[in-house]
Parts: sequence; C-alpha cells; structure tokens
Amino acid sequence: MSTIIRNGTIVTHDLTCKADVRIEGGRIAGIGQGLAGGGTELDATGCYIMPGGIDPHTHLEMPFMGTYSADDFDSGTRAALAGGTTMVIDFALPAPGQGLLDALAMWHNKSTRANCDYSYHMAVTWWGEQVFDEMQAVVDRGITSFKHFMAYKGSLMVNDDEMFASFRRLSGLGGVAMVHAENGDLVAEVSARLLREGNTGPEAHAYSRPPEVEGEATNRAIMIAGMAGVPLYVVHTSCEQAHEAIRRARQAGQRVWGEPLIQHLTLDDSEYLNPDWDHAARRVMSPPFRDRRHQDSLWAGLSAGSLSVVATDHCAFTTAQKRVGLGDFTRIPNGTGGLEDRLPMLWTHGVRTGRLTMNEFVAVTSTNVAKIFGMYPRKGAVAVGADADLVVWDPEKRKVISAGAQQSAIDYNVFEGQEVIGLPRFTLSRGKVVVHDGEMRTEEGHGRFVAREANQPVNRALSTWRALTAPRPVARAGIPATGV
Ligand SMILES: NC(=O)NCCC(=O)O
Ligand SMILES: [Zn+2]
Ligand SMILES: [Zn+2]
Repeated sequence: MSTIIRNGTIVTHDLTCKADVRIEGGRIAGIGQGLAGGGTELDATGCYIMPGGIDPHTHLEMPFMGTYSADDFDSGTRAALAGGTTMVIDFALPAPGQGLLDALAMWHNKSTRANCDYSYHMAVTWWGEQVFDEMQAVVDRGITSFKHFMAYKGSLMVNDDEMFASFRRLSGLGGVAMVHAENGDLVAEVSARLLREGNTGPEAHAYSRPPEVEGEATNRAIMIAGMAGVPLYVVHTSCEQAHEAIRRARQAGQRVWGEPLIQHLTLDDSEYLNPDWDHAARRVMSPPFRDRRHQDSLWAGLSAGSLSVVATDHCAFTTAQKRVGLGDFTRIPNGTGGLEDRLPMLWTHGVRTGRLTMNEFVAVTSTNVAKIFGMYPRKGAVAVGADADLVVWDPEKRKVISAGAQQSAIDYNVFEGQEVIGLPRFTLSRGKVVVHDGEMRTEEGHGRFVAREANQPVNRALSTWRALTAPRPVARAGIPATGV
C-alpha cells in the first residue's frame, strides 16, 4: 500500500525544494516532481514536508518524587504525534541498586503502548561492578546514551568519582554521556535554608536553583567529560552560565551539545510569582524558568549553533500531584509538559520571528537529535530509504493552546491561552497517517523500539585522538623501562 504526498515543499536541515514524496512499506520510496500515482494521496498545497520531530527528552510513566508522571506511553506519544513529533527518547531509570537490564525490561513493558517509535537513554543512578558490566549489554541492545543526575541528592544524584568512572567506561564503549547539570549539594543546602526561613511556596524552588548551580555543574561535567574523552550532551540548558560553558568548550574543540527546552525559551520566572499557588506549582521544574536575559542567550545559541537541540523534558504531573508540596516546595514533583506544543511553539516564536530559519528548525527539532544519538538517516531525514516519519506542516494553521483540547492526561497546560501559528496538517508515523487535518488516527502499540548505533563518527574521532595522545614512556639510554 503506497501513499503519495503531493504539491508540498520539502524542508530538511540542509535544503528546501518542491517535490512529491512516495511512501511504501513505511519507508520513503521516492522523491521527485510528478511521481506516478497509486494508493492514498495527501495534498500538501501550501505546506512544508519535514522530518517528524524527535523529542530526545521525555519521562513517561516515570517513578519520581513519590509518584509517577501522569502521561504514559499511550497519552504521551499521542500528544507527541498531535504536535508533529514522531519519535521520543525516554529515560530508563534504575532504582538505586537495581540492575540496568532489569530497568530496561520494565521500560520495554511500559512502551508496548506507544503510538509512535521510541528509544531510551539509560540513567546511571548508582555505581558498582554490576553497572559497569551491564553497560556493555545495554549498548549492545541499541541504547548508547547514558544520563547522570548531578542533582536530586539522596535519590538519583551521582558524585564526581562515579561520574568519571561511568564517563570513562562510556568512552570505551563508544557511547554518549549525558548530564542533568545542577550542583545537588548546593541545591540541598539552599533549599533547607529557604525552608527554615519560611520560604515554603513554589517561588522558593526557583530561589533554590539559581543559574550559578547550573553553570558550575555544567562546567564540571564538561571538564570531567574532557578528561574521560567522551562526547557530552547537557540536557535542559536553561541559562547563560551553562550556555557559556558549552560555547567555550565547543570553541575549544570539545564535543559538547546543549539542549534548551521550549519551556525555558518561551516562559519566564515571573510565573513563580503568580498569587495562585497551583499556577506557580504547575511550573515547578528543574532547572526553573529564568529571566529574559537567559532566554535571549538560549535563542542566540540556537541560531549561532552553540546549542543544538530543542526538547521538552516532558514530565507531566496533575494539579493534585503537585499539591503534595503545599507547605514545602521541595516536595512539589518537578516537571512540566510540552510534547504536543514543542513544534508549534518553536515555529511561532522561532521561525515566525526570524530567530530561526525553517532549516534550522528542522535541525534542532529532529535531524541533530538523530545524528547525535546514532539513528541518522533512518530518522530525522526526508530521503529515500528513511522511515516515513513525516510532518506535513501548515505554516498558517492556528490554534489557541488549551488543556481542554490536548492529548496529555493532565488537567492544565503551561502554555494555556497562547496562540500558535504553524501546525501539522498531517503527521505520518512509519507511513501511517496518524493525524489527518486535526483528526487523531493513532493506534496504541503501533510504535516500535529503535535500536541506535554506538561508535558514531565523533566517538571514532575521539578514540583516534586518544590513542595518538595516550601517555607513553620516553625511552632513555641506560634507564630500564621497568622498575627494579
Ligand atoms: N526536569 C524536571 O523538573 N523533571 C524531570 C526530571 C529531570 O529531568 O530532571
Ligand atoms: Zn533533569
Ligand atoms: Zn528530564
């Protein structure tokens, strides 16, 4: 059964051209003008045909802070597809002491409900021989990126020595190291002081995690990754201090990528001063929203290329779940939603304002993710042979964001009331039309696990350099090489 998308303009990270796209067996089978007919025809007049979005940072049905994030692999991936995102990368999160393969099996169970393709990053939440050993098996199963939490002291946080050991292991395995970069010791210290002084509301969450704690941790992670010789991906980069560290490292030739979130780009810290406790608590996430100066820095980084990806960190909690933190902000579950809104919000505030070109939009929402995480050009491309994960994007279609109309299971939306211009006319998941002009035609269980490849070109370059510059003894006449 074939499908042809006609009359549209293809937009990829590096070209823009008018052509039709033929899809067969879930893959792109032909690209050209006036392709021969047959099968389903989709009219893309006035639209752009782009690689579907890939969100590299979601937490679906994640056990966290005494509860579970409210969107599971069904509602979460429906939300993704509604907004033009055709793949998510979630985090498999071993409990302290739990084996990596055990955690992976749990995540594979949850994801059987996915409506779109998915992969995982593995989290390193503790360190020991079992973790060291199982990292190889995890990579062999196509999970090549490993996240380290430098915050959440007492639960997920790992220390510098553990992080260094894990980074070194990853360097040998050809993987990508990832960090949640906030100084967890300082956050714990400042939070305790704020509570003692009577600052118990959600605004104190932002006071407890100033840009300095993120800048310090980002710098530290970069230095440790440099020593270990591993590429580093910094999740939810929210401030100039962290961006500056990434920018500097990249200018010095280090392989480091920064990932701002759509929330940090478009919402600011005044949200925490809202007199409605629920309003402020619903926006509690780590790192917190920042002021305009930091937002401008993130936008500049995307157009300059010092920041590489826009994600959501979709980790949605209901108002009832947030209310557990009434009277103690440290108990408010950290996380916000955004899966359905990432592409429309970025198009509206990025492409329509001239901050991003359409091609840069594709790069930061899809192609860069596929390249960094080892699945390009199967994903993130409009090319013959690639999976037909596509969005037919209508740049003039509008809506006002409203929780009442969203796919996510939660009862609010942090972008409520914002008008977006630019929405999917059609979304295709491996060739299946899952969004048809506003109508959801998703199928629970349609999504497949995507195994990714380790030892990407960046890893190979790093290991070549490592071999070239490895410590080696200097031969000296009359001095034996081995000790006596
Ligand atoms: N970001 C956040 O507040 N919650 C999700 C977990 C994490 O990524 O830190
Ligand atoms: Zn995080
Ligand atoms: Zn996260």
